Amino acid sequence: MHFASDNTAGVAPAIMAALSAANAGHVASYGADAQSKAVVTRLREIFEAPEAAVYLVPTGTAANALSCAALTQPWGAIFCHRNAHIEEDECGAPEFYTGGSKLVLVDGADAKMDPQALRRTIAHTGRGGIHNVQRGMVSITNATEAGAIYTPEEVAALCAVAQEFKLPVHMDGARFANALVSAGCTPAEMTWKAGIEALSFGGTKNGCMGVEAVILFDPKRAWEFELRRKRGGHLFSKHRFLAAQMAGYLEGDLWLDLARHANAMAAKLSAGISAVPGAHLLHPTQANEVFAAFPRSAHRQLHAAGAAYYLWPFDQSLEGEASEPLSARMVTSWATTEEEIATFLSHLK
Ligand SMILES: Cc1ncc(COP(=O)(O)O)c(C=O)c1O
Ligand SMILES: C[C@@H](O)[C@H](N)C(=O)O
Repeated sequence: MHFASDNTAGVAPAIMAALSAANAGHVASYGADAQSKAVVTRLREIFEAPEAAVYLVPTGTAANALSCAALTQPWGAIFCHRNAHIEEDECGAPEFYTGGSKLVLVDGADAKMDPQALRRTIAHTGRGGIHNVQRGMVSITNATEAGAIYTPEEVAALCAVAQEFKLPVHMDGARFANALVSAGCTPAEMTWKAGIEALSFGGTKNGCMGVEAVILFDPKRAWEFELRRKRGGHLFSKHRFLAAQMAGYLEGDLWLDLARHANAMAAKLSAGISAVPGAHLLHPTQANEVFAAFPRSAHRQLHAAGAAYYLWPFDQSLEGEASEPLSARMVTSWATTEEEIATFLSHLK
């Protein structure tokens, strides 16, 4: 019963096979090889963005932090949700790689920024002139850190607010595939057609070993991004092995199939939990993460049975009154099985 994170899943077999197939002979390094160039072409096709600049990096944190550095100045504010990964889980990487940008937090249900709250927060920022951080950029996460998604219309509404202040918008798409198949739109509709300027396109959580693509839909910042990637230590010399993963991931729309499976397993788990007396969902299950509360006694039973998942927030204790509800996050992946779901639910009573 492995629900701690999609980061704990292995590599999808077809992607491991693509890695192995790439391990032949000598090829150009640092992204100059044919497969690296082919991946750029393929991603431009998928996003209907023939002029986009595309760069592979090894982690989502690198993709996010380098994207922020490309979109804002050190004195710029990065407007994001208060539970955004760039705020809560990247150890200050965005602040570090931007040279000191300040993350300015915005509220909204289900870790989705509310457009009115965003407008108020941006308007409030920088009014003091030289004495304040300036308005820099906006970053949104899709699927969100609460397992919800933004529809293309919701993305467009936030981008329209950002555009009122002439701010670029980044999307943390560590779980982009999960959001996309849930929304049922095209990659272009979810991104540049809605106003997104830079996308962290996730592969790692959805079956790759470790690869993310930064897609700059306006290539004007391309060369600066390349310099920042190299200077940040994120330009792989044996780049073919990042490209091989991404090529295998995109081959035959495998990336969409993997996300559909993860989402379907989360929907199954979510429906099962909802049917248990004393259990309830904390956020809508719209991608591959389930947030729910249920009695401490059930958590004890699940932990005793070996279930792997996080109490959420982490610092809740299994010690205490048995009937008290504790909240938890369960994450499904391409590797989740129906048997795992059934076993988990059998212990939730
Ligand atoms: C929403 C989100 N963005 C970014 C990341 C960062 O990815 P990484 O841990 O590969 O740096 C994660 C990690 O799981 C994440 O959940
Ligand atoms: C750090 C932790 O939040 C990780 N990003 C996950 O979603 O599992």
